[in-house]
Amino acid sequence: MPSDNIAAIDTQIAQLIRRRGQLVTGGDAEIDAASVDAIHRHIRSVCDALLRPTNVCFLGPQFSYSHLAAIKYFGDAAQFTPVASIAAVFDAARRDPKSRGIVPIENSTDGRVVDTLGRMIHCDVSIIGEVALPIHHNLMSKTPRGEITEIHSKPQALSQCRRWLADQMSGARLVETNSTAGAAQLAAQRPGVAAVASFEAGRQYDLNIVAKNIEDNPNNVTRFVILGHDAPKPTGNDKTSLVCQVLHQPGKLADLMTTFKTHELNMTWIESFPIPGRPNEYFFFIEFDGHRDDANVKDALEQLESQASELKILGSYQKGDPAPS
Ligand SMILES: O=C(O)C(=O)C[C@]1(C(=O)O)C=C[C@@H](O)C=C1
Repeated sequence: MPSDNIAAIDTQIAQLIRRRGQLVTGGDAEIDAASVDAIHRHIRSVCDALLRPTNVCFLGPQFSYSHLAAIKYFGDAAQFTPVASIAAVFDAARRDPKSRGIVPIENSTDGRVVDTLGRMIHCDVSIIGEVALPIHHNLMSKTPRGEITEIHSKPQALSQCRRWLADQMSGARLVETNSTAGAAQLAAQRPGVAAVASFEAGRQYDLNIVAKNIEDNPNNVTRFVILGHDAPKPTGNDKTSLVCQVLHQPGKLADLMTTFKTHELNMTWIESFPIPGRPNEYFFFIEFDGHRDDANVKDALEQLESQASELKILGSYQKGDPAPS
């Protein structure tokens, strides 16, 4: 079906949803935009699943933040497969060309997600999309607050609540786990243990909320990337991610930066990451606005390839909406 017909149908669906809300309330109330959007996303997800059934691997168990981000991106009609680690998400996405993976890459409080960047360098899979998710952490347990001796969560989540935990729970030992939802599962089984995790994970494992919204920064947002084997077409609102190395010589990194400047490419992220076993040498992760099929990006990439000692394009994909807090 031509895409302008789909757009027209989408507009009609949104109008019908709003109209239904007005009818049942006699015109007294309106269904809010977020709810209309959620219904729309569900319809889109059911249609997408008809066209192309998608298996999405994520760091489980269920209701980890990765799972919530996957539902936000793919809708709730996709098939979701939890795996035990971020490395396993990369493996699953790499092995099956029809599968997708979703991994956290960057957090607004805590910066890069090391487990993800480390894998990105070596893995033969592309970034095909991104989604940002507001992260609101909860301290949850079966044990009353005064009797909690251990707090379990993924290091990134503990770090995002560092100040609150130090102020409010200084007597409890912090224990690092593979995922926040895994911590919630364990807290349900072990007396004295609390977890830092999503509200949804707490509900799944029947935990009580000891304290909510304990993140130090109320605008705490994690950006996730979608892994796959496609090469998305330009949309006019795209981003390109790459990883590169430069020779350990003066001015080499500056040369790369000059290429971005002369091609008027807006860089949105740069991270250096130590190369294992090579002291003082780094990989650079770079993201910038534009698609690899755009003429100026193509030209810039050619120049960057000649300047870098190694360069791998991780993908060009549509930019995600910045998450509302
Ligand atoms: O443990 C989870 O729930 C995850 O999805 C991982 C993860 C991360 O590593 O950044 C994702 C988002 C939050 O920032 C905290 C944890």
